[in-house]
Amino acid sequence: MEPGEERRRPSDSDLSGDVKSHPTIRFIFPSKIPKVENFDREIRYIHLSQNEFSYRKHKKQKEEDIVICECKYNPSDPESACGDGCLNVHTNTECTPGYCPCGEVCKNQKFQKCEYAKTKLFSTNGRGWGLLADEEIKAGQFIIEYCGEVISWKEAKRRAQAYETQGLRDAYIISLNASESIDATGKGSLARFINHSCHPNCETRKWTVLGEIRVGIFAKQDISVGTELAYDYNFEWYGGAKVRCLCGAASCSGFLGAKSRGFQEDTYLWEDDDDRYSVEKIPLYDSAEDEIFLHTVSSSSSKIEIGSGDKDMMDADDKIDSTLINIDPLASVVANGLASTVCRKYPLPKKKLKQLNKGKAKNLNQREFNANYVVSLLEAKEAQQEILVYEEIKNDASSNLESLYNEIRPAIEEHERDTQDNVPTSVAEKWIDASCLKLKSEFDLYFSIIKNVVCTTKKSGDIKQPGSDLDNGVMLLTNQ
Ligand SMILES: C[S@@+](CC[C@H](N)C(=O)[O-])C[C@H]1O[C@@H](n2cnc3c(N)ncnc32)[C@H](O)[C@@H]1O
Repeated sequence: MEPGEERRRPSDSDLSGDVKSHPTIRFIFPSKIPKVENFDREIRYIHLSQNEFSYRKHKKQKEEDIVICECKYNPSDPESACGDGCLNVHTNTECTPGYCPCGEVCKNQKFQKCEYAKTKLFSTNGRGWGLLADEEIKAGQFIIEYCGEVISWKEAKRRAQAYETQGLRDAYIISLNASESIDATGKGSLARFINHSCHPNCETRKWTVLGEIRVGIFAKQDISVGTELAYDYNFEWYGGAKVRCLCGAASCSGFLGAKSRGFQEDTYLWEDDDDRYSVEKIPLYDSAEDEIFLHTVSSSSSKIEIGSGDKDMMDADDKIDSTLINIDPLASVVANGLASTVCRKYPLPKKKLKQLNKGKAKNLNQREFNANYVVSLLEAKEAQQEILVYEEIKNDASSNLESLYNEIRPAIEEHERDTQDNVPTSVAEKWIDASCLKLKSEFDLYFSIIKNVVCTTKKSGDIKQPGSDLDNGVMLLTNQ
């Protein structure tokens, strides 16, 4: 939405499926959606029933790569065709039409045939739109595919930046693998409306379908009609505002991305009484506000209690019923997808940032001391040199870890957001080594400073004997 432009309700032509030009993105409503009244937020996206490839072609599955199962089915019980015992099901691979011995009745082509559970959109309190079960869903059941545009990792970063600039609130980019992402911001399936929970009833799973990876949302447990669907985004937080998680779970981590490396590194110095820990201090985001930041979401899972109190159900006539959306069966789709990393920007109004930074909210850098400053206060040359050497070692270790992180970030993030994939052992070992070296170098530096502050004289006129003013030494480290 352009600055100053008012949000508008969908017009009749929007709802009839006409492609509309928009100043920023072209959106289209799926055909056969009934006229919807009382929308408090406009929904604008192009409905996809399979992934769209923007920068490369669909892979072509080679015949030698097709795995053919050995299933036999009982003609009087076609439901038994390619069930739990199917070799392909065991490896999260769909059977290839024309090759499966069960032929047309094969039950292992759910992505290809869009065999989705019935779901319904509803409006939540504070979390935008959400998706709920519109039928009883069994544990393990495939619910819906997370479809969108398959784009490169670089393009995902570029788009995330652009969305931030445009002031888009919600994050819909998820990572597909180490080098690709799925962006459901402008184009996607109803899965784009599924919210995050720290105690989810769903999870994402990757399946190989005709040679491409695709991402599905699966039930972790039995889900009854009317229950909100949610999975753990595994948001990757890279910086900026901390965004409150409103999932309502007892085990809620408080913020989107609170478990991610970036978030933890940024907050590890917070003390128990630091009021930044208080989620109440973090502003809520409503759809009318602009916000900052880049986060990423992943596919993962834990359990959930979904708060039912915050559901703002639309009247029956006003709901968008996913079953009314015209979903074409993917008879011979060669598409792919996968969702794991959502890049999100929360542009926080400057006013709010100021409020947030007032009072006790401190910049972490304020807690870091400057080794040069410590050195300038010390008399002994040896002490000065020792500290500077340790500082250099620490800086080297930090930048080494940083560049290693950039190098292997795709693999690490892939691992963090999808437990089905493993970071190669060699990469993990490199990472652990570099992390240990960094910790050791920090310890050595701090130890050296404390030792030299306590055991050597200071430059000031009022030189005290080593150890004679320990309090002053401690002040030196903290009060600059
Ligand atoms: C993939 S979209 C989910 C659909 C979104 N609610 C909508 O209206 O389109 C992800 C965005 O929904 C919001 N969201 C999802 N789960 C949330 C939660 N537990 N707490 C707060 N906001 C949440 C965040 O703005 C997030 O970036």
